[in-house]
Amino acid sequence: MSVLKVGIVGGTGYTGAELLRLIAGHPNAEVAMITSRAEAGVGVDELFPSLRGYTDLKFTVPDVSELAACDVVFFATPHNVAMKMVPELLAANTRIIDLSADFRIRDAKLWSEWYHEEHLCPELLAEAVYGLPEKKADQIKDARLIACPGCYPTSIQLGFLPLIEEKLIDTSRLIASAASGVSGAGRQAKVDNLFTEISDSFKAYGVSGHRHLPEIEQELSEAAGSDVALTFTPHLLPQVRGIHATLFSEIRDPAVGLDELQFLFEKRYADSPFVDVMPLGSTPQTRTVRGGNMCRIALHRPQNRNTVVVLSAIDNLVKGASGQAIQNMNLMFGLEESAGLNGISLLP
Ligand SMILES: NC(=O)C1=CN([C@@H]2O[C@H](COP(=O)(O)OP(=O)(O)OC[C@H]3O[C@@H](n4cnc5c(N)ncnc54)[C@H](OP(=O)(O)O)[C@@H]3O)[C@@H](O)[C@H]2O)C=CC1
Ligand SMILES: CC(=O)N[C@@H](CCC(=O)OP(=O)(O)O)C(=O)O
Repeated sequence: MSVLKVGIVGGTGYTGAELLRLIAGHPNAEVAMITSRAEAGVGVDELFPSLRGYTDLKFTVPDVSELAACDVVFFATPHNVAMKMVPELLAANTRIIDLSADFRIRDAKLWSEWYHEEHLCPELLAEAVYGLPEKKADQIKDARLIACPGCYPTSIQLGFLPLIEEKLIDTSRLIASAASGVSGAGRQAKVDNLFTEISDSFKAYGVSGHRHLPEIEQELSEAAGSDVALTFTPHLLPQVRGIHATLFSEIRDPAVGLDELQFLFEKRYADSPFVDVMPLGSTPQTRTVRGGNMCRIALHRPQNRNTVVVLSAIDNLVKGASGQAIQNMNLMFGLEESAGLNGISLLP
């Protein structure tokens, strides 16, 4: 098989850099073009010395006609960027994997409510496939345009999906309390993300409404076949990488035991290379997924009462962003789903 030519728009951010790191070890893909307006002309390995010896590319200013020569273009840009270039790239038969939120919400009005702009190509929202491979592998294979799920949404959906699909829980009162490392906020300078502001501290944010809520509810409602209601509270962890989600739901039939739930999760994810259902009693840690594409999940039912607690941990930059984007690329181009993604998470 020939090697896929990959373009990356937004190559100097954390997810763009993570795409570079992962594609450098991919057997069937190479980065042919990488953009940055601020660093145009600078060598990639000058900005990221970790990549010395792996690339001789220089950053360029994004140019749609040049990007169209690629087999696939990843957008690792803030929202409202991809939608300006995607229609022209699709017209040139280039496939798109967008890591931003531009195509994740199928309702253009709802998208505008949360992202505070008019959508520029609402006609593509129905075509875009929400790229959670554990839910939509078949659609991903045929997709031209992938909306890669956000980092919180990935950890939360993978934890709730088996319970919802089997209609085992009350979906009118789901609760997700989740925490993210600071790289989730991107690489641009913000006072709130200074070392002195975030270290040795822990706080909630976006409590009254976070923009990830609508995509999570959209996808879980689709799985349930009816509207689900989620209370989602994100927190900021004083570390670089990692998302830890604690998910609460009420079981409909108290006679369904924890062993049965464990069996259900193991069966549901038996063919998913990047979901690890840990043994009962486990507590996944963000450090055990750091740098890898794995989502580790563990089930609990405290005091054997009716609340099921699911713990879910991912690396926000890998399974929560760039690793998941590559998993999508693999499926779209008929490659091994795990190609380039078999690296073990860092120890410790
Ligand atoms: N960080 C994370 O954990 C996750 C992030 N995401 C999403 O992925 C996307 C990228 O995130 P992240 O890597 O953190 O972002 P960063 O802020 O770290 O990087 C953004 C990149 O986009 C480029 N860029 C910014 N504005 C434009 C523009 N108008 N046109 C072209 N390029 C532009 C920047 O380069 P330059 O300005 O030089 O062109 C930079 O390379 C975002 O949509 C984010 O929400 C999704 C999941 C997890
Ligand atoms: C810690 C932090 O600030 N995280 C970001 C979410 C991460 C992200 O990039 O959002 P997408 O997945 O939608 O792209 C936030 O809460 O807005």
